[in-house]
Amino acid sequence: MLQQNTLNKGFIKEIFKSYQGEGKFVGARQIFIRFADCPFSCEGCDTDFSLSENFLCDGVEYSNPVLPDELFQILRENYNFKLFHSVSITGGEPLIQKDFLSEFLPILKDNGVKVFLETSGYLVDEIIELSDYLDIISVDIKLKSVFGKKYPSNLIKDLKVINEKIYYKVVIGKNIDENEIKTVLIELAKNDVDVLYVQFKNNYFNLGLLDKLSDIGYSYGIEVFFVPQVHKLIGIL
Ligand SMILES: Nc1nc2[nH]cc(C(=O)O)c2c(=O)[nH]1
Ligand code: SF4
Ligand SMILES: [Mg+2]
Repeated sequence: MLQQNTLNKGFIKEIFKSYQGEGKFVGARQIFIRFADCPFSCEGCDTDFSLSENFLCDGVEYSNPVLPDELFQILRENYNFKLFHSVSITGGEPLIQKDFLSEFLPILKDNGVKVFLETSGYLVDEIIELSDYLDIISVDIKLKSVFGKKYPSNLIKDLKVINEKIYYKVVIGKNIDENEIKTVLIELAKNDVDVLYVQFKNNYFNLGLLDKLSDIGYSYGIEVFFVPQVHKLIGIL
């Protein structure tokens, strides 16, 4: 976990430019800031979010931790914001660095940069607290059968107030059970969410499973979009 006395400093894993490979905004050209660390230990996590002394921004080395202003300068030195759709805040779980983000995100907003957040969905209050500074929020609905730990029971209901900024994404695998996915779909429908993005874990694919999920989704009034992890399919960052 992060050290004490560094609340207003950010710990970064890497910064790079690429094209969004998941969910509703596939193909959007983004500057990705991968924040270090995550406390959730999901089963089969495929992301290296380990903390190190230095990090690379498109091949240029910088040292951790950084102040909000310093991180903005790093972005400015390396990128022309006008050439990108948005900045993607990802991790790890970036919301564990909420104090840093509450200073950093307003700087992006003041400079007219659109902000996209990728979050596990485990930290509901933090999403709401930062939502004024977020333009697009990709929220995972973690299934117990896939990640070993279920999404918070208040997630979908509490985020209803910011539904226009959010899209939900569920990662499925061969062990999902029908009731668990039905529960999610009912809760989405109850809270005025009418679209769900679906991807398989670790490039697994099963058309029968996807059809079944789509059948249930549409029967509850939810449009189900299957979007594989495009960046992994084509081998870009
Ligand atoms: N291209 C690309 N798209 C992504 N969408 C979510 C990513 C992530 O690791 O958070 C990711 C990523 O690492 N690369
Ligand atoms: S929340 Fe995301 S980054 Fe953290 S352990 Fe789970 S899958 Fe990995
Ligand atoms: Mg990832």
